[in-house]
Amino acid sequence: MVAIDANEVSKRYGTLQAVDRVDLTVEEGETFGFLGPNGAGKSTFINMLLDFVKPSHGSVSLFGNDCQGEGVAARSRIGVLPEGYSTFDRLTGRQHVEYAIRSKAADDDPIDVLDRVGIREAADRKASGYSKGMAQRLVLGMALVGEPDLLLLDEPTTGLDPNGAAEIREILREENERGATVFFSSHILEQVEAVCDRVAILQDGELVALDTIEGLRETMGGGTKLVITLDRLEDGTLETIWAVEGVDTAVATEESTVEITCTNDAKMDVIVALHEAGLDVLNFRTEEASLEDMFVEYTGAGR
Ligand SMILES: Nc1ncnc2c1ncn2[C@@H]1O[C@H](COP(=O)(O)OP(=O)(O)OP(=O)(O)O)[C@@H](O)[C@H]1O
Repeated sequence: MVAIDANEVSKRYGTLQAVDRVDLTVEEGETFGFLGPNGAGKSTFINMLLDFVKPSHGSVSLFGNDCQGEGVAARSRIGVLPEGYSTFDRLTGRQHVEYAIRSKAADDDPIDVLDRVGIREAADRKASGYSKGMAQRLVLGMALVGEPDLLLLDEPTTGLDPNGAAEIREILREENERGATVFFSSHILEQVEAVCDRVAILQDGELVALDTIEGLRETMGGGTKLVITLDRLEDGTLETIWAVEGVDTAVATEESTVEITCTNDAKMDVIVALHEAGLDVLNFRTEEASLEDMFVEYTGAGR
């Protein structure tokens, strides 16, 4: 069954096209990463799924229920971490989770939930005294209540230190193993690469890529990255590389080192072109492209 179905969905704010005809399906059981730079439209898309925002055009549904027309049914099976959530300052962590348990008619043990998200010690403290990371963990805990079929999480690791982010990724993995579909947005690429089956990349409201990480690598001409160290970098060196057919991006990473994403065939041509330009290639190696490289390629940030 399809968990999330977006059908040519758009959202316009005045003259700004925040989401532009996005067509997307997420199958039940997938872990799906929703990527894009700041302002790309990720939260707007998620807010349409939650019916916080109405589409200007097109439709979105969850498990076959239209998010606007059949919003209550659509949301009954999901756990949510929305953007800009707020906690109730006067309630403790435990009371927040108890509230989630009551409203979902679930039977979780609140302390087990808090333990899972790493804030058991703070169970009886008021949320007003929680740090941003603790509040984030609390809201994630509330989303986990009742074993939802779909977790819809807007930037779930914001405000967490690297260990905290790794713990959350582990929870997402466990939830997916339990059978939940996991859909989360992020602009932290490693987070997505580590756990997702498929990713979508959104830019200026438009879907610019939708594939498995492997698939994205293949689209990128074998998905390798060439790292070249030269004797020197001159004005015009990057332009020399860009001019080679099959080169997607070339970025100077440090003094005299350039990282290039290109087709396999282009690798030798790049080295030849640099040699012809009078530069000495001191060293070169190839690496598998990371999601970060692909993100740069798809969003055009490398040129
Ligand atoms: N209520 C609103 N009224 C007007 N413009 C809005 C509104 N909400 C969002 N926007 C604009 O829509 C665009 C998309 O914003 P959105 O928050 O969806 O992006 P995002 O990808 O979630 O970004 P970030 O990673 O920074 O959270 C932005 O240009 C934003 O300024």
